[in-house]
Amino acid sequence: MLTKLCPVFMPPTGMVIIPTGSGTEPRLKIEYVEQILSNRVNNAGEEQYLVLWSSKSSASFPPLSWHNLNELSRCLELVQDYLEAKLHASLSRKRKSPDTGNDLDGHRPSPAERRLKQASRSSSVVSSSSTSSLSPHPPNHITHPQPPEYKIYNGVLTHKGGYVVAKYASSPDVPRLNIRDVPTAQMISTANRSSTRSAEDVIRAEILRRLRALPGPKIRLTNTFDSSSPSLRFQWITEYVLREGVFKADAATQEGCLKCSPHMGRNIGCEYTKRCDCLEYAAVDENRLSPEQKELYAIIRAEGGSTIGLPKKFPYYAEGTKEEKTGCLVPFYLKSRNPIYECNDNCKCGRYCRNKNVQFGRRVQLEIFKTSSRGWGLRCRQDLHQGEFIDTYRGEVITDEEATRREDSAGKSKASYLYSLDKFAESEGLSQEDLYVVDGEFMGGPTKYMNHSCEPNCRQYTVSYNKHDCKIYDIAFFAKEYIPAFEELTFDYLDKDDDDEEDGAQEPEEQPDEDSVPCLCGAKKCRKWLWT
Ligand SMILES: C[S@@+](CC[C@H](N)C(=O)[O-])C[C@H]1O[C@@H](n2cnc3c(N)ncnc32)[C@H](O)[C@@H]1O
Repeated sequence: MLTKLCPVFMPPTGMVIIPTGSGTEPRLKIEYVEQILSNRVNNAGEEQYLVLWSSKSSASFPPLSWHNLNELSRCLELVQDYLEAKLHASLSRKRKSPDTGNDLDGHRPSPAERRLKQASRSSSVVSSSSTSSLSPHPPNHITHPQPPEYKIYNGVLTHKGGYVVAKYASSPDVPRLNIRDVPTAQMISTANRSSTRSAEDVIRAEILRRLRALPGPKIRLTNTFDSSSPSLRFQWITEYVLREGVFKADAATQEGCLKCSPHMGRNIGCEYTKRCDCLEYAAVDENRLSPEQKELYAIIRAEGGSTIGLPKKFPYYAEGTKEEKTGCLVPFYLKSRNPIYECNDNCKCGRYCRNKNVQFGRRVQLEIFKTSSRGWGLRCRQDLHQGEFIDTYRGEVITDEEATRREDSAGKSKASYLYSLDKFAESEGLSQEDLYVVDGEFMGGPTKYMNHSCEPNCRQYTVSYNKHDCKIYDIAFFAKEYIPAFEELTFDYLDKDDDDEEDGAQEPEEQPDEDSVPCLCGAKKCRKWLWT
């Protein structure tokens, strides 16, 4: 069987040796690579990966070649896909249900994983039967002939414009290998014995490089469970990326507070909340209302109308309060979930206005870490005070129609990264189709990794810089309570209020539908299923 899989052992004369020592080593262009199919450590001790080249010339015998990590430095995403598939294949082999053949965690294997699993099963059959046909314990002195260490099958390698290129070739001295048989049993058994450590290190170093490029305190990455890293396909961004059909009012048209100034007493900007235009829609400070204002406010609440002229509550504690409170959300906002209207660049209140916070970005040290059962999670390396701002949720802003399309095409797991910007839907009479959705799956920031808890320690708040734009605003996470360093940061994906449960709302114990995901938050009041 082994010889059928690797039919012709001929010297690899069809191979073009890529010159080395000429400065930079030529690289492979990701556009020309279909997939990585196997790994080995070559005779020189170098970690190598088997590349399946995209080929129009031959469907059954496309070029396949082995490359080191330097050559693959532009294809690391594909190396990561291969390592992930290999990890899943070995995990699901260990965890396979005997009755159904399905993985116990419900994970549907990708074509690459299926190929790896199938091949690894046939590899174990081949090796056990061939061993038993020889002798149960082969004597130590029997040495098996080592197959030649080919560099390429079904083609030749050359380089063009600094890139390695493979071309289909069918000459008799080119080793042939049908793609149907790849990875061969021998490749699988070699791959299972060969280290992938260098690739894992290179991928991790690349993720760390990208994290270092983000503004704000350094973001760490910790994985004590396995050798995986977050996806290299994820693009780290600090601002929303607006997609087709999404419109945001130009920042220059944002209305600023023009009656305020930076130096109105304590140098904290908009101190006179009655006259600050940005605070027009902010929460009214009922404790400061005169009897007449109380009457007026009761009418406004019943019939609608502007609250301009009434004293407002600032969302954040000002500088000069206790150090651990400065900049934190005040209890009223923390509890009420009122939208926060921060001052903007068109305001006259200056940089140090106490009504500016989220817009300056993250200031806490975050760590992305691998959890035991819920993929990656997020925690803070420092204690967080109650009401302290953590970070915003970032991603592509797409239309509701596009979100539905993405959701339908990706299945159940996809919904988890979609965040609807629906805070003002009811008050502004926006229909579902009018709403925008933030998709943090492919682009975003570290908050992408925040997991759900039915008893969360963080909460999401609406932060607006343009009171007239109800469709695009920031989603900002704040600590709901004091959070000691290294405790996982979680929020409620359904954004339920604490009182909801106290009202006695019955949560389903039964699986709501077949796509429901069990909640593993471990909280006492766990609702058992995500998104219920
Ligand atoms: C926004 S992501 C959170 C980051 C995710 N853990 C990761 O590794 O990318 C949401 C996904 O995380 C997992 N998850 C989050 N919270 C969970 C929980 N309480 N129980 C089970 N899975 C959870 C689910 O797979 C969910 O679809």
